[in-house]
Amino acid sequence: MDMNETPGWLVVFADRLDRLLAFWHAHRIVFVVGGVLLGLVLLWRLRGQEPPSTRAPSPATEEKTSWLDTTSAGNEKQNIFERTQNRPGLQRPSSNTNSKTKTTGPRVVSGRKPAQRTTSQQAKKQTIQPYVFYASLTGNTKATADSVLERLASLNGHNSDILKPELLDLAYIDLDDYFVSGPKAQADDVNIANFYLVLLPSYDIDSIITNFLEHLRETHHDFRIDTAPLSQLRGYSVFGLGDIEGWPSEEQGFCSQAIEVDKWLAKLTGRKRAYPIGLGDIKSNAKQAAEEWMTGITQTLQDILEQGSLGEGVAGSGAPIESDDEAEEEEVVDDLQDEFPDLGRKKRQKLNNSNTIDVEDMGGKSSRSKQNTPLAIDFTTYSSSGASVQPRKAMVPKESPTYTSLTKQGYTIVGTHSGVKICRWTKSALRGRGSCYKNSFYGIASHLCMETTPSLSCSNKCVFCWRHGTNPVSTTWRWEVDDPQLIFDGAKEGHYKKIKMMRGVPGVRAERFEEAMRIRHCALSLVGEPIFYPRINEFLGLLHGEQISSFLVCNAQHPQQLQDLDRVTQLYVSIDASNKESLRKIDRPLHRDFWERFNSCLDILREKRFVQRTVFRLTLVKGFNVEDEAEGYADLVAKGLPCFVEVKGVTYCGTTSAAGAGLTMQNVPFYEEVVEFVTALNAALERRGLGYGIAAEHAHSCCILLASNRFLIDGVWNTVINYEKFFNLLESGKDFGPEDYCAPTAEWAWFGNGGFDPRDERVDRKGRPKEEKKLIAI
Ligand SMILES: Cc1cc2nc3c(=O)[nH]c(=O)nc-3n(C[C@H](O)[C@H](O)[C@H](O)COP(=O)(O)O)c2cc1C
Ligand code: SF4
Repeated sequence: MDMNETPGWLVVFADRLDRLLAFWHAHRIVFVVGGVLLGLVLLWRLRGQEPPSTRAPSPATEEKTSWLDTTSAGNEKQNIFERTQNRPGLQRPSSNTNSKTKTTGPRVVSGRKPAQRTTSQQAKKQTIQPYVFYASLTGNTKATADSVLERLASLNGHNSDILKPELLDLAYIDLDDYFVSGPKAQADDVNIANFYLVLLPSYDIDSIITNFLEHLRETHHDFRIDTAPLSQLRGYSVFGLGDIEGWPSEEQGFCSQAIEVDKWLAKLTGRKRAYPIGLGDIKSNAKQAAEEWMTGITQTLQDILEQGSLGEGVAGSGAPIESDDEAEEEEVVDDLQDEFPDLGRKKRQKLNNSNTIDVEDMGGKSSRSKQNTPLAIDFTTYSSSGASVQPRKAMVPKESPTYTSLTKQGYTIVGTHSGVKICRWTKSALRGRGSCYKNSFYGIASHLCMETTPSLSCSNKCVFCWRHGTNPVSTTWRWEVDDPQLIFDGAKEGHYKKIKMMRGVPGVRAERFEEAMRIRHCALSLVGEPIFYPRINEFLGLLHGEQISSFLVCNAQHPQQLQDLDRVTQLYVSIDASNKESLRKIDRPLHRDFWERFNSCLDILREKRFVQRTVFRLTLVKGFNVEDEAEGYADLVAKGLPCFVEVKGVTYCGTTSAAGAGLTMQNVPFYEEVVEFVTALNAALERRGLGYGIAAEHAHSCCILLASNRFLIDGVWNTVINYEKFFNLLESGKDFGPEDYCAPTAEWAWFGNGGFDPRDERVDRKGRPKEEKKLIAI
């Protein structure tokens, strides 16, 4: 074929093909390699195995993570994981990372998220704040707690990551502040981890420790509170002191209460036992055991700081087997405890009873405890525990430190729960040196007055109380109930015995001594809470039967008992603060609903005001309940409308327990300050249109009386009581009211006249006659 005859398009096509072939030959290796790579990528895609470096987060996985966070089980697992991951160097337990758990999906994914958080948290280093809590009735545990504090303080000196330790007496703190949610002060500071050390003796009688245990138990069972509200603690440990001679084994009660506290804390902290419980026998190894325990604690604190963990294998370090076993065991005990609240004790009692030794010889065991079981009376909470059957026991057994402490202070213990004591005013009146304010306000000569209480137990722990922190405190009556006649006879006997002992004291006036041998008045206010006694009305009947007037003071915490109380000559309610927070601080009530109870009592008092004489008793404690509170008190008066308002400056008792509560002489107001307060209160009452006025004073004891205008008759205050008339009216069986048995206040007692009875002689501290003068010129 002639080339000249070839069509043009064919020539162009051949030329293009030629060039393409040349290009392929020049680049074919690149194309082959690229093709293979592309194939591989496609293959990878088809099998869903994208290379990690290029993978974007999968929405499906994200969903799984958040689902896990919102389930309760997942939450718990995640919390545990977060806690452990936050501690550098801690290995996750292999059981959580094995292939079996991986296939369940959520657990594997759950681990990633917190791990990312950990890095930022680790950047902030935590310091440890140690708290040393203790209870002590006879001082041994206090001494041990002091030495523990010393060691912790020296740790603080060497290592700034351990903060200065705090020492706290369980009898004088508000348990809610530390054992419901942890110390408030540091609640928001994530850089401070709290560490609790609790040192406790054990007592098989009621004491402050019983109350502490009850608090832990109630907190755990309170449906409003998380079951492990203290889980933010870094750790805790307990040390118990006991007496192995009297309580030879743990089953027989050796250190039983420390052991119980240890278990409750395990629950409340979510098993943060940092170091095993230490136990010491007071008669042999207490010191050495405490030192060994403290060495362990020191090591634990160092572990926490260095590794962020408690160390593997340490009891309580969270090993799942140990925790689960304990939880199960505790749940069983719990369930039984709900039915039989004192199960552990019963068990011990059985053991003791099976011994041939007389339980009384063992010390601390009352033979009365073998008696039948009465129903416990729950004055307070509405929990089932109060209504359950408990072993009958003495509130203040003869062997108890409370008994020793009270008798040392001059009380005569009557029966198992009552006390009587002659007060300093009775002695003073016998010598003609002046009576207490009740003489000036109501006509009670102190040498005719018996001060007693049928219940040494109370449901408050007031800062100014002079019971030295040893009295049983409780919200429930769980003791045997003595017969009212036994208490009445015992109280009179104790009182007369003490009066007779005054016979030889220089200056006692013969006629007053004679008069004192017939009791005319009874102040039911000594210590404790008289209406706690379940048979109080029968007791009042006995007093009135012998024409002994009754002045009853209650703490406004038992509305039902107040409601049910029969007529008394004068009914008092202690008003220790004008608002909820202040009342909580000063009275430290055991009841959680203390404010509601308090208000309810004021309502009841208002209802009773036309039947009997009602009184608000205010005890002023500077720095606690005085400053800016006059208006608040006026509101309370408007609510309760009492016949009288007694205002008294606190008396400082100078005990270590008072100091422990933060009370010093600085808290005692001067009389001028009391006058200033009363004037402000009076003005506040006037502003509210309430008819009250300042009626009388007893400057000698820093006490002033405000009275309702109901007792301002023909321009004269009638605050005194006509006792004869009172008993005549009572015996007549007719209805009568407070105005029916009142009498004029003596002029020397009017406000501005000092209130010192001219029939007495004022003396100075050394007993030398003092020149009479008006203390306050108004
Ligand atoms: C009335 C009474 C009851 C006691 N009950 C027990 C008890 O149940 N178990 C125990 O181990 N020790 C018991 N003890 C011993 C005390 O726990 C021990 O003396 C302890 O050191 C007291 O500490 P304290 O001085 O800090 O109060 C009891 C002691 C007394 C006086
Ligand atoms: S109410 Fe009375 S007895 Fe009870 S704690 Fe207060 S001051 Fe003490």
